[in-house]
Amino acid sequence: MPQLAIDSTCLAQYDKLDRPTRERLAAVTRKFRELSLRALLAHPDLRIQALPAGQDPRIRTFRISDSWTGVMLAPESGETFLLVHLLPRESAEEWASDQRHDVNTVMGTLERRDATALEERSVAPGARPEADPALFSGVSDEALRQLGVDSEIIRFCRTLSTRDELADWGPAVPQDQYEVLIHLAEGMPVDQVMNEVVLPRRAAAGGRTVPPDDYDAAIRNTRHRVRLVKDDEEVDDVLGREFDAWRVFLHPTQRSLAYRPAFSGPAMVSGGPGTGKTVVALHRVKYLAENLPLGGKVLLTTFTNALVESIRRDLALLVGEELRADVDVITADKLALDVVRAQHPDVSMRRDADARGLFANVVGKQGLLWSADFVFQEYRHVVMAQGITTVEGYLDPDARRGRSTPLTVDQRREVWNAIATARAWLRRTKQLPTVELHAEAARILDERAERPYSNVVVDEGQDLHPAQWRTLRAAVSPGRNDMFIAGDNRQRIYDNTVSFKQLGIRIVGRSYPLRVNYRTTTEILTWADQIMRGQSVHELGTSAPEAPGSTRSLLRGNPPVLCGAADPAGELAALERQLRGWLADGVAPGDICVTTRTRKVLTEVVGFLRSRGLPVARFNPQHHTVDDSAGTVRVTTMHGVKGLEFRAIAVFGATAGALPLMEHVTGPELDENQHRSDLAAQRSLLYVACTRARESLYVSWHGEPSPFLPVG
Ligand SMILES: Nc1ncnc2c1ncn2[C@@H]1O[C@H](COP(=O)(O)OP(=O)(O)OP(=O)(O)O)[C@@H](O)[C@H]1O
Repeated sequence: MPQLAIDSTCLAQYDKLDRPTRERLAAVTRKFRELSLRALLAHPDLRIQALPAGQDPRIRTFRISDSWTGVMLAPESGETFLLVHLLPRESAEEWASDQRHDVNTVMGTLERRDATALEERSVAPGARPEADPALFSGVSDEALRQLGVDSEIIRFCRTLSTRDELADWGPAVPQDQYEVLIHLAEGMPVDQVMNEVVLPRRAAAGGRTVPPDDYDAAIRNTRHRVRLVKDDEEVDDVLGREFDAWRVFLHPTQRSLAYRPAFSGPAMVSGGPGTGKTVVALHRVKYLAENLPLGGKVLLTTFTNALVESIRRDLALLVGEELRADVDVITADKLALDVVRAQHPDVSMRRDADARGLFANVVGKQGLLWSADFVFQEYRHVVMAQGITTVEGYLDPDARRGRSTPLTVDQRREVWNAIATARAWLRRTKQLPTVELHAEAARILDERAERPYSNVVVDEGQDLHPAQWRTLRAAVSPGRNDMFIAGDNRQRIYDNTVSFKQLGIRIVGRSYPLRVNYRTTTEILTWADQIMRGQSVHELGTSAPEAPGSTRSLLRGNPPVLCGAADPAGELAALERQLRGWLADGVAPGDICVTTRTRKVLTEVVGFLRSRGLPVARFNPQHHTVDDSAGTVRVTTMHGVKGLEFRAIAVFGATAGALPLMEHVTGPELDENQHRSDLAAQRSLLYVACTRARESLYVSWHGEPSPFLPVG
């Protein structure tokens, strides 16, 4: 039976077809599924043509309409046709003639290269630069071959001297080999590239090498770029969802994690911004929901209400209504509130910061030497972080590990008394700060024989407080597939640090990095990475340094635009120019987001832009859905863009006095370690804001730029 497959390259093109052309394409693709190769080639309507002699005999072009041509790969062996590209008629044949499709025998995948461009490069005089050492001088031909790099690409590699040069050639190089090369160029050791790039692909090929003429097998193995379709509905579903490609085309590592039948305990997916951690979490939920035991339930949780909205909407694209009925998508705070309210209906939740005033009262009344801030921090970062319930627990020499201000035993008793007084008062009011609510929720859940969930999937895990983790841990029985955690400590923007080990979340041996950024262009990502340069980042939930290897994007675009103004008015005027520029370039207002460090500046920016007649809306992710201001430019705080993405991002007010914002940084006199940690969180905030951009990033300041900015 003939089989049709669609290459992901077609998605962006399909968007450009009008409805009659789409219908015509649907009729053609139907014939691909129904007719044998021989019958297809002879079909009078399709005008299937081979390329001129000497070019890839498997490639054919066919007519879709007067102005559109399809390009397909029709291997002589087997019965799988691959729809490779959709192109305007005048450019189709030339494009098709330049390309060659080959089976990567090591990885078992089908790859495409721009054979003409590569050929010209390797025969061009002076192709090998004078200025060796070449980019891959440290990697032998044999090692490259083992990683699936073929002879032609090895020759090509030997002509490269810089990473930028490699990136420029990216579109011409066979896709899987390109991923091998970018990691090698970053300095990743050969065996790590083997483990992270080659083996996941080979695993998808059933662990076998694939003969060079087995195109059928290669097409089936290349699920990260190629999708087999069986009916019109599937064709439309794949082609018509350019921006939802993540539903269909998973990176081999993403797929192997999301659809692994079993992890023997909690598993963690880490990886830089835009590497598809949320995507993996969503697919994992799909897998778990499809395999639930009778009466089972999955919890999918993330940090804020806005992110809940966003992943709920995405989950609906991936998982049908029936299955979604078994998935709760809520914040950890909502879970805790529900659990506690089931026993104490009159309890309400207040922000942790709102409890500060109460601590000030208690400290004043008890005439303590320490500031209310100090005692509040002991409460949040020691007592609640470690789940300490008795004075003995607080007096334990290990309790304050990581705090840099020493306290004698007597001093600890005094601090404990203040904390205990404040806690008793909080409990009487029934208005519990989130950490307190979680402590109660975890206690209630731990007493139950039956836990509410079969599996817990956590996104944006880096910002949860240990008390929140305790609730999540208690919501599922320890064991197979219990917890699946996605997070990135580089993006930690709140003041929480966590030890999974202490929380009974044992991920050792089950932590997996993602490396390919699908969101941001190489130019933006490379620039933004400099914000974090030299910062030691620990793996989420551990004190171990992050594993070597960095995140790379396969996308190209323009570098960020940096703008330093003399004064606030100049900065606002420059922002207006930038926004007008984007709108004039056809970027939809809803695809643009302006972020500010504080709410005050946000209000000023909204007021100014409105007064200039620009369509802007204040976007409060805590209260609004992500979609509700599609016709306006959104303006929000840097905290508000966490986990989201936009075509164009303007980071406004990256001024020395605002980043870091010292009023949100613990003074070194209170606690040196906390001071450093708070500063690191502010640096991450800038990093998070900048890495939300898909195509364009604009960063501005007035006066002195933030010391975190890589400028100058
Ligand atoms: N396999 C894929 N194919 C196509 N697009 C993908 C794929 N994986 C992720 N994406 C896209 O890349 C973007 C980033 O993905 P996602 O939000 O899951 O990354 P993340 O690692 O959770 O990001 P962050 O940590 O920065 O919030 C999204 O637009 C997503 O749709």
